[in-house]
Amino acid sequence: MPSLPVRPLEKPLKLSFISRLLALPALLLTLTTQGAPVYVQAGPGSFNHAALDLLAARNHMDYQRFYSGTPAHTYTSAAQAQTWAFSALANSTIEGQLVPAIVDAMRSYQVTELSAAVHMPIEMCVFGLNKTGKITHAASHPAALKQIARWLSAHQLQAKPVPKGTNEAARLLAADQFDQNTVAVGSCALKAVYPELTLRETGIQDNADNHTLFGLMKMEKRPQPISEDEARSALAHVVDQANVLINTRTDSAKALFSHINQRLAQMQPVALFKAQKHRPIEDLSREAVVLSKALEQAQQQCLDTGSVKAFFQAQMDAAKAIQYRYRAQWLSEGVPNQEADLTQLRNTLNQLGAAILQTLTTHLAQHGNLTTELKPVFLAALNTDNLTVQDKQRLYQALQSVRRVENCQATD
Ligand SMILES: O=C(O)C(=O)C[C@]1(C(=O)O)C=C[C@@H](O)C=C1
Repeated sequence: MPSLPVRPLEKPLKLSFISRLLALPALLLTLTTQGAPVYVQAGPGSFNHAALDLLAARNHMDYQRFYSGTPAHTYTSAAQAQTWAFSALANSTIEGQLVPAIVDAMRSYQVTELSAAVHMPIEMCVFGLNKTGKITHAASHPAALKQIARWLSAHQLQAKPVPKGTNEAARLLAADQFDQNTVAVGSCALKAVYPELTLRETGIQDNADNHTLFGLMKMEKRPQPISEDEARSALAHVVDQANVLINTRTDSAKALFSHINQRLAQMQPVALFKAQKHRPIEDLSREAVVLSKALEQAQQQCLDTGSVKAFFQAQMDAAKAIQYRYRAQWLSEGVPNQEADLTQLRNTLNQLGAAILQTLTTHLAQHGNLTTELKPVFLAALNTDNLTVQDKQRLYQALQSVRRVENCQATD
């Protein structure tokens, strides 16, 4: 993001407070917002809705949501009720990234606390009244229509701007206010709001790198509105703070993913040892040892043992899949003539298993559950040979299901 001049704020955004918040474990932050009322920009089925779903999934709870339309209305309501506001802050496809309507709202409102941030890919979905009928018109918010210009022209479609929002476009379609040949385009979250509509296409946005940054914030009315330039600086500063939150969370997840990858990287020499000794790949008695070590540690660290067991089994299944692929490869290429020592390798696997659970425990305590937000990071971090995308998907599914046990005292 181009660096915007960040001027000192007239009331310095209680930034010392924000910095203190950033230093605290995120769980503490989320505990303060548990089940809390949140004024949410836009409406049900919007990108804000989908982004707040991600935040709720991190904390395994939901907020009391009040969808509030425009940013100005959202901030006014949240400031009056002295509770949380959730809105977009920046979008990667906008020049300068700052969302204009937010800049405008920040002229009259300032952020006094930033509790959490979500960085979400903007995926546009197409909804119709039927599955295969001819499409002639696409209805959506003007800003969304701008982001699907290529798709519109490739299909020679007429745009139907609905300034009230993507949700309104879908509502009108579902209420038979458009004809059969019109589709509504918006967040894929609309699916949950209008189940009667048919999902016709996904991911039609022009720009593959279309991300929006959202923030969960406390707001205060400014004594005097500030200029647009000042509001830009104020928002840029909040965006910086939000990015710190996102990066801290991503780095914590990367440490965990790196240990998982290192464990899988041991499977080439493990397979080699077994190929040289003509031993079978699957060793169920060793698997029982791996599981019992993991479960003992999970219990000590207040992790839910059922979900840890499923994840460790998924890791061992992926481990076996990697080894079988090497064995198949070596049938034609011959078994490499390198040394491998299974006892030593298993010691390394024990250490990595413990490190995986330790970093997972820390991540869950400080940053909440893993959700689909971090899946692309996971897929990129796992680069072990002979591991397929399907293996990775299954592993992530199991990993993101691991939960902490509430009201549990760690014993290690
Ligand atoms: O220790 C081994 O023999 C391995 O192949 C590793 C591993 C594991 O992932 O821990 C994988 C498959 C076996 O069935 C047992 C354990």
